[in-house]
Amino acid sequence: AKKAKKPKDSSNELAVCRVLLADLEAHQDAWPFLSPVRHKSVPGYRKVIKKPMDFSTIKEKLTNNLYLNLENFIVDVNLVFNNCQRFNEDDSEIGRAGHRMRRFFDKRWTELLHL
Ligand SMILES: Cc1ncccc1N[C@@H](C)c1ccc2c(c1)OCCO2
Repeated sequence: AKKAKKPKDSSNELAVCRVLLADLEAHQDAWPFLSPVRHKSVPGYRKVIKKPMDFSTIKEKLTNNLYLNLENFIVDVNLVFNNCQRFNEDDSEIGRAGHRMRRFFDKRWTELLHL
């Protein structure tokens, strides 16, 4: 017989976003992602990265209710990591931090969703 699907409870999705963002900001490898990349101190960044994103901007958007659901929030978090992979060598301080942060995030949100 078909397994009955659990109804989706979207009421606490924004609370989950706040927990996830706090966990990202508290991570020891978060330092390259905490504030917007200042394109004056990073030559070429503005040309290469069309949609900059960072954890403080995500926090601002969360505070201003610009995320309608968890999915929209995850899109912006992944933008942080995809920008990082595009601009930084995998074998670099920032590149490695990005990979570690993405692995942490993927594990954390799947944990929270399977509660
Ligand atoms: C995520 C990212 N990708 C590419 C470049 C930079 C950054 N992060 C900025 C904050 C950053 C991180 C480290 C820095 C720096 C700026 O400016 C020069 C000194 O070291």
